[in-house]
Amino acid sequence: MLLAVHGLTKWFGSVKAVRGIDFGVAKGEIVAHVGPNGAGKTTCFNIVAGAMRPSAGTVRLDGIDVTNQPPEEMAARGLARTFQIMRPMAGMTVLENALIGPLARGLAMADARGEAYRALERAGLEDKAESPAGLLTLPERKMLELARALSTAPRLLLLDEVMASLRPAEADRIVALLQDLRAEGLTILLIEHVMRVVMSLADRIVVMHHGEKIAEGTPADIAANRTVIDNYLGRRGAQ
Ligand SMILES: Nc1ncnc2c1ncn2[C@@H]1O[C@H](COP(=O)(O)OP(=O)(O)OP(=O)(O)O)[C@@H](O)[C@H]1O
Repeated sequence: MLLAVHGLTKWFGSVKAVRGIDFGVAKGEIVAHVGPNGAGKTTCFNIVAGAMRPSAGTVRLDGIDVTNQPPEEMAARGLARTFQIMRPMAGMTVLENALIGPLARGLAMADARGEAYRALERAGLEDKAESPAGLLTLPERKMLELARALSTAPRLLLLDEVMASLRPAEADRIVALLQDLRAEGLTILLIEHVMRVVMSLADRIVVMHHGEKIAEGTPADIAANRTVIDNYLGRRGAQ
């Protein structure tokens, strides 16, 4: 497993948001975390990305214990993430936003520009390179989040609800990009509520509920899992 998480637990005061969860993501695999609001998905992400310390449990990347490593260290080890609330630097151009990652990796400006352009091209934003990021539409901002993550040349990409509030055609575009990235060997862990997308994209699905993993399996396993359908998928599964 490229990412292996064991016994992950997180208390917020008296609230046990994550309750001893195990999950992993193999190299080149797309794993989706699904579950109702408050299930603990974002908390798991934050811990894996180093943005939050677990109360208990371990995070291993490529066999190395990286529990409690700060976000900069996780980024240096090849992890990139997008945020549910997008954070482009609105006062900077699209290209400047995509340059932050390559420059932080220590690339010289010419190489960094090349990497940034390549990431923008993949996201279909090359024509917007000189536009202020603050003027982008919502779908374009999502693509910029993805481009910024890709510009760091990650080994593991964490995506937090990238499809939310996109139209189906816009979501399909991201699905196609993620499929290409997987074919190139990128490993992806995503939180996603749009079940149509999850079912078509994920190799494996982890279903969370009240901080626990209640099911795990292929899309076909999950679609046939009575407990999951009754407790969570029901209406969404029909979408
Ligand atoms: N910083 C925090 N302080 C206190 N409680 C928190 C904090 N972050 C999350 N929680 C609580 O932890 C639980 C899990 O939240 P989390 O955001 O991980 O769920 P989620 O599955 O990502 O939900 P969503 O789909 O809405 O993003 C919730 O009860 C939430 O209120």
